[in-house]
Amino acid sequence: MNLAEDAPHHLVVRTVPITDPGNLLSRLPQPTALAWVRHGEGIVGWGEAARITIPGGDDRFTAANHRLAELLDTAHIDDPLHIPGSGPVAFGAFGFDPKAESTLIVPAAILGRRNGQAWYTSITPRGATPETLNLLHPPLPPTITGWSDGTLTAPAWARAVAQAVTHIRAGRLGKVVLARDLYAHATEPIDARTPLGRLATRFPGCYTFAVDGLIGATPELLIRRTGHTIDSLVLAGTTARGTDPTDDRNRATQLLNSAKDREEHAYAADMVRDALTPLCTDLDIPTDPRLLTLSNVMHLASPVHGHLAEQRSALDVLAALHPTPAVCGTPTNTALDLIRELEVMDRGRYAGPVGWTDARGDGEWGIALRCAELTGNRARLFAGCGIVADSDPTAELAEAQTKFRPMQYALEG
Ligand SMILES: C=C(O[C@H]1C=CC=C(C(=O)O)[C@@H]1O)C(=O)O
Repeated sequence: MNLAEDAPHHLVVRTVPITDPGNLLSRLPQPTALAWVRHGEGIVGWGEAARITIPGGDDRFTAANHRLAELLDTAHIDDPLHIPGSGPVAFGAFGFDPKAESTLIVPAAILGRRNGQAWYTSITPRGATPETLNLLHPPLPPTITGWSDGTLTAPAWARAVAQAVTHIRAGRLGKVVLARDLYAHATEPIDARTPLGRLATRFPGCYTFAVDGLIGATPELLIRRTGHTIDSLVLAGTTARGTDPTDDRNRATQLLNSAKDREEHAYAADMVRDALTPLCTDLDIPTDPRLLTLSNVMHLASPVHGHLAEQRSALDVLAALHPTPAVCGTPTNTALDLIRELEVMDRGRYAGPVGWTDARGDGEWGIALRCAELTGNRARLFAGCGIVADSDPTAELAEAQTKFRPMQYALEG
């Protein structure tokens, strides 16, 4: 990789506190957006001061960390705030498959808000003019003209689920997560900003993200690193919301007591505990999962909180975590092989880590779920389901349909 081509050395970074800018997403001046927003707080970015492409490989998170440090070590940084997300930030999205290429983007401009404090950061090669904070091109909502199957039709995908169950019952593995894709077709190139705004409004508790055409609203936090403190939210086990309050309560009780969903969840929670314990002085993860309620689904959830034993960046911690059994399976390599065999598609960045990191190594990374890859007039949506011995292909197909809905809504309104 020739870093010098895309990443000019000697960046000049200037953060200034500003008065409240209002809705962060609505301040994005260009259709190509960078975003990480939850409950109105977070960061949005635009333009590109530097782009780092990381080739596939088992060391990709360490390589990304190293490349970014190399770039930011030579930057001139004026950051009076010193809070997570102030100063220079790289947004990133890693391919799900360890062999896939990944990207970090340092925007030319960042707008942020944390605990009510807002700021604006400009990042430019030395001598260049910083980006200004103006709304240049207001967004146009996408006009979706139709939908088409992705790699597998619904019946073919249900057959793949049945095959996965056979492998699991034969004792080859404990769990595998199978996903499918779906295409939306629009009349014009899709501007990310309208779908992002809709996602943030309907799913305020999720992380609404955008990195280089990958957009979505994920409920799953892989890692938040703030100094020595780390947090994660493990999700696995799902039911659709009920049609009325009684149905909703019954579904919630059923999910919390479902042996099949608890097994699906336990694979993910155990792996996260095993991966983080050696890195931490203390790690708190409840023995029983809780309920996370979103506007379309409920999930079994385990919040994780701990403190790192040594100085490690958010990217270093990612290296220990990805891929968790929330998106891959157990054992990891057997599940990866089965995913490649049964899905017959390239997941791209779906189910990979997506988020941001700053020059101090703080950052927030989610798993790219409930998302779509925008390419010109087309959006490719993804949805996946954890499969265990007791999974029923028809029920999994319905669950995948429910998981497509947030992005379908984001595109169609
Ligand atoms: C793989 C996805 O969801 C994961 C996260 C939460 C619940 C899941 C489940 O119940 O299957 C999945 O593990 C997806 O939304 O595409």
